[in-house]
Amino acid sequence: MMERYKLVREIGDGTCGNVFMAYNIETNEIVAVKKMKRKFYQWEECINLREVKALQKLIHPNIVKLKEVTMENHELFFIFEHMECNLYDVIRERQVAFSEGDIRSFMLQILQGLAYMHNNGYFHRDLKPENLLVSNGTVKIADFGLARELYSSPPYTDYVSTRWYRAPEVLLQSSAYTPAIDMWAVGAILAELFTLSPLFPGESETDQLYKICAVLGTPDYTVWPEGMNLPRSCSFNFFQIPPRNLRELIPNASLEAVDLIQQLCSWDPRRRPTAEQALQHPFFNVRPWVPGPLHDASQTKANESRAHPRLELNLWDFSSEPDDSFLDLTLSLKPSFHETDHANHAPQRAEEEICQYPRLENAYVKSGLWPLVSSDRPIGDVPAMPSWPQPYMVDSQASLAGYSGSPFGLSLQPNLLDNHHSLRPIRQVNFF
Ligand SMILES: Nc1ncnc2c1ncn2[C@@H]1O[C@H](COP(=O)(O)OP(=O)(O)OP(=O)(O)O)[C@@H](O)[C@H]1O
Repeated sequence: MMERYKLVREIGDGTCGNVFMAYNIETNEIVAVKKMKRKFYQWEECINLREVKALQKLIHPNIVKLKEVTMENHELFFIFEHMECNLYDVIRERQVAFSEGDIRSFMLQILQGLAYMHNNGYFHRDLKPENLLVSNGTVKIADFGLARELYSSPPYTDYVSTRWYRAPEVLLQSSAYTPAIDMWAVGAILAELFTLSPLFPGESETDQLYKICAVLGTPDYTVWPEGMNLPRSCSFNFFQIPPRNLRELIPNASLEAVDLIQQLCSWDPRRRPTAEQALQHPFFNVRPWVPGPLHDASQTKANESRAHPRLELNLWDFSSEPDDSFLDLTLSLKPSFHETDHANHAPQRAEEEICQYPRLENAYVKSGLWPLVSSDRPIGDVPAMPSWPQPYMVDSQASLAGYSGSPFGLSLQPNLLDNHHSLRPIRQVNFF
């Protein structure tokens, strides 16, 4: 069976196996062959092998496909689809932070793969950036379901996951592991995607718990009642440390991202969202930021959009001199009318239009246009701004009743101007 594969070169040397890039000499297909380091002799191990073969039936776009499993001369080989690199290398080689859109895409894929496997009764136990393989922006989870069956050696001392991504219940020797240990690892990986360095880089098991306390604060009975009775909790000297503000630790993450990390990295495994629940988190509620054409005359589009309010981000050039530039961004929320049917549908007075912002119950907002002003800029320093043509007139009092912050997580200020030029944004992005 293995004579069908020609090994090209070694691409990975893990604790349990050596991984080779190889090709199938019959089909020329490039594959990854993992040869387990330990030898397999006993009958129970053959039962395990049957269970491992069952993994071949699990197929998902975000799980590295296990094509074949075979044993020859007491040596065990796994044939996987081949992937370009792993997320650890991608993070290490990265010079600048990933955009939140990139991170969202990685997370979405990881969680979809996890949800599929958890729903099929498997959990990983050793999720870490090295086990997340990447090819052309697609992320796939490697080694799913193998840890439990094969990575522990007789007398089957429990296999433990890589320290930095290890959940507190594993560190404190709980006997009942659940898929929530994978969710902890996902939280740590999500934070690392923002900062490009590990969230809990413990240097020993004790230091690992210390590093977690230093970020989340020391747990107590209110936070994690069961945890306080775990075998090692009694002997472990929980340092009394207050929690850090995750927003300060991960300054480039949105509020939604920080909230998701906080939920995933809950001390109590029962408080962590499942993979399916995490996929419903507001962090994923963003439509892709696809720049739309400025003048789309398609009637169908106009009809579709008419029923909904629109959120637009516009880049303006407010300079008065031709070879000068003075750029600013505005965000506008407004009832939707296509430019071509202003004459028929535009209301006489924009202030009469009311849009509902879906995440704020009973909160209504008038159509509005706001300059996006960075928080360090004085309020009175908003530049003179031309407003929209008449149908999109700015309501300078636009605000959300009873809501002091911005509904979009941005610093919004009412438009100060009424200097109407027939200026158009130089760039426009439609959100919905
Ligand atoms: N299908 C694959 N395609 C390309 N590269 C792979 C593939 N599978 C594994 N590798 C590479 O080999 C490395 C080691 O593989 P893997 O993590 O499966 O070994 P391991 O023995 O489980 O190691 P450890 O237990 O230390 O994680 C991976 O980090 C990855 O770089």
